[in-house]
Amino acid sequence: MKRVSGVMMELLAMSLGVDRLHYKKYFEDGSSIMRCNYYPSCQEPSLALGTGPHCDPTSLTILHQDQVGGLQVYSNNTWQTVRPRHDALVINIGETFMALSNGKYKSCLHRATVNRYKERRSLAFFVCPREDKVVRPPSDLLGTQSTRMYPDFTWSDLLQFTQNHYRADDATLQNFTKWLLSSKSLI
Ligand SMILES: O=C(O)CCC(=O)C(=O)O
Ligand SMILES: [Fe+2]
Repeated sequence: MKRVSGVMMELLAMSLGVDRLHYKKYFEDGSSIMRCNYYPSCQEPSLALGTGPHCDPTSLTILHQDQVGGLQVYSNNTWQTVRPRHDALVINIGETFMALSNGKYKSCLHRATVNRYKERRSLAFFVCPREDKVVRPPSDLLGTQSTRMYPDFTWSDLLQFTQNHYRADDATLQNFTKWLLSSKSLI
């Protein structure tokens, strides 16, 4: 997983026109998280969700879902099903990478439905920086863009916000920025 995320970081850097190894090196000492999701079958799938709509606060999510299916992304004003493929991984941009790219890459709202007859499993690898690392876009990216979209923060600040105060959605970074600035002004 670490190797896959390293390759993804190189591709993302190249697509943004920054030093190819910048993000790969940034995440080298990261504290990534692996989570196994288990969704029992549900007699009334239209009345329940396995995981409600959210954006991942982490940087990248590398997800493998079994053949039951249930992952959906919100795109073009509708929930679209991500067809399971045993030979493919789903790669999702999270809030932290959105900040690291100064908003050029967007995190994506997604959810998981439940199945009437079958239980479902998915395996998610969340790529995260070291907790005390400052989340800031690379200077060669800022050189081409005049304004910073988000203030500097640490992954542990965002983790604390999304675990204790706010369920990550498509307005997380705006609300997190307000929370961060108001909590700093109290110190
Ligand atoms: O089970 C899935 O397909 C999605 C899980 C998910 O979104 C998550 O663990 O953050
Ligand atoms: Fe997620």
